[in-house]
Amino acid sequence: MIRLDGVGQVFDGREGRVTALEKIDLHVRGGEFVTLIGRSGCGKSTLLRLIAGLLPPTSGSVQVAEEPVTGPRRDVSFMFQRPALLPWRSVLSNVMLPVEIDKGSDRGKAAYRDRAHQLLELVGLQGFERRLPHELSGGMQQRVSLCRSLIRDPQVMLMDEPFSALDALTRTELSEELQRIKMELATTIVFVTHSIEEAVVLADRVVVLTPRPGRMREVVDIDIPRPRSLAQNAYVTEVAKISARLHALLSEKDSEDRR
Ligand SMILES: Nc1ncnc2c1ncn2[C@@H]1O[C@H](COP(=O)(O)OP(=O)(O)OP(=O)(O)O)[C@@H](O)[C@H]1O
Repeated sequence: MIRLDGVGQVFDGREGRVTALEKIDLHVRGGEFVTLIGRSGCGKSTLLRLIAGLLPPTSGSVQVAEEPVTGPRRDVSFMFQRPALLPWRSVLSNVMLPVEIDKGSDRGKAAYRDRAHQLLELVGLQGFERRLPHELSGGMQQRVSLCRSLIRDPQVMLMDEPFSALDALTRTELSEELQRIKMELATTIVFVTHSIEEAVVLADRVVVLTPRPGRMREVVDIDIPRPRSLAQNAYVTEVAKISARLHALLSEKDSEDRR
């Protein structure tokens, strides 16, 4: 579904040249859930922007659904750390926003409206359709943002630390919901997080990136049965074991740097 071959990204900033990414070869299968972890500045957001078509790579090629990425695609959605809802629009019309912006949407508006209601129900927000964003908690707003990114049935969802501003309990609930949505809709997901445990619980594969320049250090398969939870669960030992390994991988680079 997603292919990055020999991808590199160099920025010419005011402080000089920054090699944000180097030699990235990553193939994500359809329906797969891949999480990206790594220290701040290792190029995680840059990688998502390249897949989203928001940035052309300096070298190498990026493909989605076997087509070169030349700009944003309507079957690829992006979800950010903050919900970024329009404050004057109701919950329902925030979810409908991508459909209204994209005049080329293939279904009628009524069908999308039904879909919006379904999605809001899926994330436990039925009855809140007419509320305004400021009347909702941060977790509820992020659920609305999740529905908005699903409204056009994207083949690919790119998620940049979407749960990091939430309290632990809401984060746990939303990560369970996201797994359910992924299993139900078979969406391909690339998810950036700073939480090693969240990366393990959500992913089919975890990609460990190291900074300066951003490179793929290792790709770790997660074979733990689903559904998994950040809360106490049957697979807590397995999650802890893999988390410890990832922690060691991320720290190893630091000790190399100090040498
Ligand atoms: N537009 C830009 N111009 C210049 N440098 C940039 C630009 N965007 C990113 N960078 C640099 O590229 C590197 C990777 O940035 P990026 O935001 O992708 O990292 P990240 O892993 O997502 O970081 P964080 O975890 O802090 O969000 C950093 O050194 C950053 O300063």
